[in-house]
Amino acid sequence: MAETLKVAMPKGRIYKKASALFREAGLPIPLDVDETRKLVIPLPEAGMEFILAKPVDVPTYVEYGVADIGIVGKDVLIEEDKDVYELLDLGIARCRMSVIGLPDWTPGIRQRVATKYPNTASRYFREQGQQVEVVKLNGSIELAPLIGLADRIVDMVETGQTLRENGLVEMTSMFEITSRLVANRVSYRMKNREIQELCDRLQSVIFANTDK
Ligand SMILES: Nc1ncnc2c1ncn2[C@@H]1O[C@H](COP(=O)(O)OP(=O)(O)OP(=O)(O)O)[C@@H](O)[C@H]1O
Ligand SMILES: O=P(O)(O)OC[C@H]1O[C@H](OP(=O)(O)OP(=O)(O)O)[C@H](O)[C@@H]1O
Repeated sequence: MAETLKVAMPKGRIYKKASALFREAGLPIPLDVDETRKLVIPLPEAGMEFILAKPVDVPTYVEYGVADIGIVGKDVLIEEDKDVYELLDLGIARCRMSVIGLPDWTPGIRQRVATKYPNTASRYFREQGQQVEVVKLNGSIELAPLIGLADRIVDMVETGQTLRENGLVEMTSMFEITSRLVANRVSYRMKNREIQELCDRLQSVIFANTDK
């Protein structure tokens, strides 16, 4: 008998895109979970159980094995550096991580960078040979250069609307970001048949979508 797959699903913008992909792959799962306050959702018809998590926590649940697999942005994987097995690039929730600043930015003696991704930003500037102080913020990062907390920020850019509306410019695009399917290393061995079947189904939808 097939084993139930415990899936850590990020609430928010990734969920909507991931659920559409799962449904295209023939899995009967809810398209939206914004209405529910329930955090664990049994989905016996899909052979799954969804654990609805904050996006940044998904790799933690998977690393500890309380979820067998999870869906998470590459930005979070780079930042968190958890021991999980990256199985598939789902090609959804596409955006980029960039260095952003005011149009008249020039390098000063003391440079401060605000970001939700302090590890990624510190590593990036170290590799570039730039000495910067990194300040961690948890949202509305674009505020920082506008009100003088930081000279530049490292943040996600998708449509560029947030930058335009706040008079900021994208100085460097650091990485392309998409969501990934990740697995716990033990689960990948113990539930290999179920995980592989899911990967195969998703892979065919991803291929079909790239051809379009
Ligand atoms: N425009 C975008 N801005 C930020 N993240 C994006 C964007 N487009 C796609 N993503 C992806 O979506 C993920 C963020 O999802 P979301 O915005 O729902 O959560 P969050 O803001 O990190 O969390 P929360 O709102 O629960 O604090 C990122 O990790 C990234 O991979
Ligand atoms: O290029 P755009 O399409 O404008 O998207 C980018 C914006 O979206 C994200 O913010 P989010 O909506 O997650 O809010 P937050 O600032 O609270 O994290 C990100 O941090 C940018 O601010």
